[in-house]
Amino acid sequence: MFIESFKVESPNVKYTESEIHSVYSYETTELVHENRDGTYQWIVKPKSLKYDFKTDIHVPKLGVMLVGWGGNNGSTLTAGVIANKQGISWVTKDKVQQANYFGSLTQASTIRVGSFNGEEIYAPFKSLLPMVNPDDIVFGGWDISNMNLADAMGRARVLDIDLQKQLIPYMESMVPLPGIFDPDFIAANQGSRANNIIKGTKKEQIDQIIKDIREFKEANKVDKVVVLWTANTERYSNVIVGLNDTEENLFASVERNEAEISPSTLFAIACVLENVPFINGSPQNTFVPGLIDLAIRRNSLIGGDDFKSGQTKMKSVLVDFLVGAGIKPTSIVSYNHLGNNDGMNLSAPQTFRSKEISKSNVVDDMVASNAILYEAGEHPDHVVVIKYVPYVGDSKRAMDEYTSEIFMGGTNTIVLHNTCEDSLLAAPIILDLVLLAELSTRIQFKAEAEGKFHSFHPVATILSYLTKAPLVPPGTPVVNALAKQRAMLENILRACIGLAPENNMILEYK
Ligand SMILES: NC(=O)c1ccc[n+]([C@@H]2O[C@H](COP(=O)([O-])OP(=O)(O)OC[C@H]3O[C@@H](n4cnc5c(N)ncnc54)[C@H](O)[C@@H]3O)[C@@H](O)[C@H]2O)c1
Ligand SMILES: O=P([O-])([O-])O[C@@H]1[C@@H](O)[C@H](O)[C@@H](O)[C@H](O)[C@@H]1O
Repeated sequence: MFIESFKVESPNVKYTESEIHSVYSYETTELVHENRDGTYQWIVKPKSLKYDFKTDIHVPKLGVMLVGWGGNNGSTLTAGVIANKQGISWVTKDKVQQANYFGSLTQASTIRVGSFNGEEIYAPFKSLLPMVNPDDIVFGGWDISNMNLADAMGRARVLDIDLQKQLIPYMESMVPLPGIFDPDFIAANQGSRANNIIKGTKKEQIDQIIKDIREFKEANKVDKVVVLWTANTERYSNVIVGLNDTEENLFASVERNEAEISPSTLFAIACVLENVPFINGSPQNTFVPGLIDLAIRRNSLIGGDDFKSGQTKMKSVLVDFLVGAGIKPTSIVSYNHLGNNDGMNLSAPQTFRSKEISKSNVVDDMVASNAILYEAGEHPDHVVVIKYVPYVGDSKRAMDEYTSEIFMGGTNTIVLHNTCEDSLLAAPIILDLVLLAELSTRIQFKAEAEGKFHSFHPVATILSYLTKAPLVPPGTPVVNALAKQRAMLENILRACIGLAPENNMILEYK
């Protein structure tokens, strides 16, 4: 059964006019490796830690500024939110289609809240905590192409024509602000669209981005802004001692107008200085060590990298299933071709390499979790191929082959064909990223031993379900298995309202 909303009644949860306060018992374990009776043993000690969570329930008027606003993802997301807000429907060759938010975890998935009279009860994921209603978001952003969003939607060739026609009046006045164009970081084939550029030194460009954010916030009377990079994939920046390895060196490099500081890192610097959450939806290493230092010191949210939308999302499920079942993937070959501008940009070796890295590392945690299957340092053969085929446009064709060793020397081979409508998969993920980033900045918590409440670590691991290469605080584990990532996110939000993690035991029926 489905319920639209619920309220938790517990001695550990208090709702006030301004916040939800929950006292949460975090059940974990402590491991020790000790000499017991002459032999070393691993001892596992269950442990309960008390945490206090406080969530500000004032939902702000949110501005979302997209870098690459005029791209396929940016124009498709903007169009989709307008269509939902206006209740637009449109005629396709099959039916009259209503706008929806399918593919969004926050808007179209549910959570189990319990059972009632023997029936499982589910509620909307977004009912866990007060979140921004996507219909209320004010969009803006930057693009190196000055095309207005209505024309950009047409250029993207993602949405049905009858829908596009209805959206033109809402989008034709939306014009991206000039972006930071540096041909050294993206494919040469992107130069032809670069007619909307911020001139000046890197320092002047940062100052302009900060000015743009302030003016956008003022002009639209938004309470908060989140900035998200959905611009082209850049090549990796070289991380060099003395250039970008520390906050001080990064700023000194900007002052010297060092060529190796990328546009995406410049945007990230501007956002951190303005204490505006910055999320990287592409695979490049925007967050060089000096930028991470800066974000941590200023406690300004950064998150990424690279939306997990289709082929890789499937991989983070399939490999988790195989390894979790004691089956040993030994060869993973992921091929895809696509014909959108992203694909054209990725046809350059240096930008492809950024994507190859993020698409290849996604199985590392699952492989490392099973030493029965894999020797130390052993991992499956893993190949990623991306080809640019203009004709298919945004409708990316992904083909995968997973070969695994099974019982008694047997071999299992799984072959997948997955037509990922890239932007229709990515747009709802962008929505979730900005909504969850905003929500996470309204959550404060403290452990029993801590004196005062604090925010999550500014490196927003909480967003990892939505990214291929989750950015994590230095020295902390990277988890890519999709089910674990979703459970982590849901269970943290459940803790904020005093609900235990969903343990799926349903002992009531055992
Ligand atoms: N399923 C997906 O679509 C998916 C999944 C994961 C990651 N991504 C990443 O998301 C990004 C956007 O994908 P897309 O399909 O919308 O690509 P796109 O090429 O259609 O859009 C990118 C936009 O960014 C603009 N741009 C490029 N450099 C810029 C800069 N420095 N400043 C401002 N604007 C700039 C371009 O003019 C273009 O309009 C790509 O990096 C892609 O790799 C996409
Ligand atoms: O998310 P996913 O489907 O694994 O990966 C996709 C790549 O296969 C595709 O080539 C690229 O254009 C998209 O940006 C996206 O990164």
